[in-house]
Amino acid sequence: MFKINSINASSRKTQVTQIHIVIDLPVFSPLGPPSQISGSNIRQKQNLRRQVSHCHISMHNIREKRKVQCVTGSALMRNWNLQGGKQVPTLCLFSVREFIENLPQDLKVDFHEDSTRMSLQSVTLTSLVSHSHLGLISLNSSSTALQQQQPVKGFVCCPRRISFSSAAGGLEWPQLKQPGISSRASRRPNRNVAERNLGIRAAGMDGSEPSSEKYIMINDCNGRMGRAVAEAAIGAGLKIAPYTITGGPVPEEPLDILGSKVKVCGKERRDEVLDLVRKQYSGLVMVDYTVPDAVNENAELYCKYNLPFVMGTSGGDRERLLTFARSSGNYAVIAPQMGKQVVAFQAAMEIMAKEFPGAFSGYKLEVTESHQSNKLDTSGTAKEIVKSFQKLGLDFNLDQIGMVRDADSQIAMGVPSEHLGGHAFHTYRLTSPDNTVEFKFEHNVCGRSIYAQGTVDAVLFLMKKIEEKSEKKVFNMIDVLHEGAMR
Ligand SMILES: NC(=O)C1=CN([C@@H]2O[C@H](COP(=O)(O)OP(=O)(O)OC[C@H]3O[C@@H](n4cnc5c(N)ncnc54)[C@H](O)[C@@H]3O)[C@@H](O)[C@H]2O)C=CC1
Ligand SMILES: O=C(O)C1=N[C@H](C(=O)O)C[C@H](O)C1
Repeated sequence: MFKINSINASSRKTQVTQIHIVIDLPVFSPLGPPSQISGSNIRQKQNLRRQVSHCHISMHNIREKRKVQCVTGSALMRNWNLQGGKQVPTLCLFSVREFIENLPQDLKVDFHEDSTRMSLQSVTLTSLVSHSHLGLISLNSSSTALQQQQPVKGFVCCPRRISFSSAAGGLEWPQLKQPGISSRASRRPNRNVAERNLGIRAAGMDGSEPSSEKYIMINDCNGRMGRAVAEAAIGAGLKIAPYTITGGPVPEEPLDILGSKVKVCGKERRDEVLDLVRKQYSGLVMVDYTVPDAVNENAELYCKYNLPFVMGTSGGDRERLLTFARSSGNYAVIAPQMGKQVVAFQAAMEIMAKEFPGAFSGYKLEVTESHQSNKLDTSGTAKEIVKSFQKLGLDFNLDQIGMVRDADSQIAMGVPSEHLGGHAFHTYRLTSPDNTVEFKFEHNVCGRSIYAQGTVDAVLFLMKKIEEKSEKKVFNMIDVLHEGAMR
């Protein structure tokens, strides 16, 4: 059962006389639940096209009529139970427990032995709805379970929300806001864990205040970079929005990315999807790894919905991309290269060009880049770095960049065979007019993790900018490095 046993308080204390636990009930989702739906009956499926958008637990200092803490998190439907021959969604209250576990460390909430996943998981929406108006909330179909709990006092409910309060008179709550510490930081002493577990906020759906969840939506999670970023983001404690827009085939089943379900939607539904995620996930950052042809329209779409974005996709009309993004008044990181060490090299070349313009006048430049055979465009990174060489005095056009895409040549130039499907080898060779001096710069990357990690840093960078309400601007990866993201 769900009983708050004790709350340990620390030094600066505020009396809390009641604790409210608020459970938001299903919100219709036009896109259907991201979790798996079993059963072939269409009507059944329609009935299941509901999801619990989020739960949140808020603690109120009733005496002073103010909220002192609010923890929000995902309560996406994880189970579907069969009841009386009908499938009913089960509200997985385990997430509520997760939220409680992520309360500030100096606030300890103990559970009774029987307040385990088992009993919490079996609170069904139907039982909540059917009993709530009678003044009962049933746990485990044992009807009055909560009523029997002390110190539950009573609750109010409305169709989308049930809240019940616990008479926790005499309990103490630490004053969270301390001078010099931001309220968010002080609420979350274990930042990584908190960031990992803070969940969905259906801002605007229930009229409650926006919260600080850290969600990203990745297009296309079914692409190679998209998936790599999703995995790196989950590893870094971010949450993945349960939708992705694709330009490719749309599988019926959602993707499973390290346990996170992501529903794949065709690009013809992108307005519908973005409008939904914009409303559901405040503070969400978009990540784009698609194709050069989609770069401009995607960026313009993110701006239309006022969604901050990281554009990792190379190609497209870069001039139009930057101009549009800058004029849109949106936050963005746009960079054809997210690998931070490569970006540091790129930055060094920019500094050299700025400090010593024309230093290589008369020299000859050869640029060769090798990528997996299905890369659609010339290396965006090479194009970016060539700009610095041009400033250093080298006479070179972008169409002179040599592209290597065939396996034999790649093996010959040293690409390991296991990385033919995912590598980025770049060589810049500068030779003096009389061939007596040679400079050679190389950056050879196998796999995609360096970009995925850098993308996560770019996302965290944007989230910080948003949190600080700093000027809405378009940044690049060098800005991200300057901010100290070289971890
Ligand atoms: N900035 C960086 O550090 C890096 C950039 N890239 C760039 O990222 C892009 C993607 O690379 P990969 O993941 O290897 O390619 P990929 O081919 O594996 O994935 C591209 C995905 O985009 C989807 N797509 C196509 N049109 C779309 C649209 N209009 N909306 C949504 N999705 C759409 C495709 O269906 C596909 O699943 C390329 O431009 C590549 O050069 C790749 C690695 C690092
Ligand atoms: O497509 C790739 O793989 C890569 N694309 C980016 C680019 O075009 O510069 C970055 C890196 O080269 C990998």
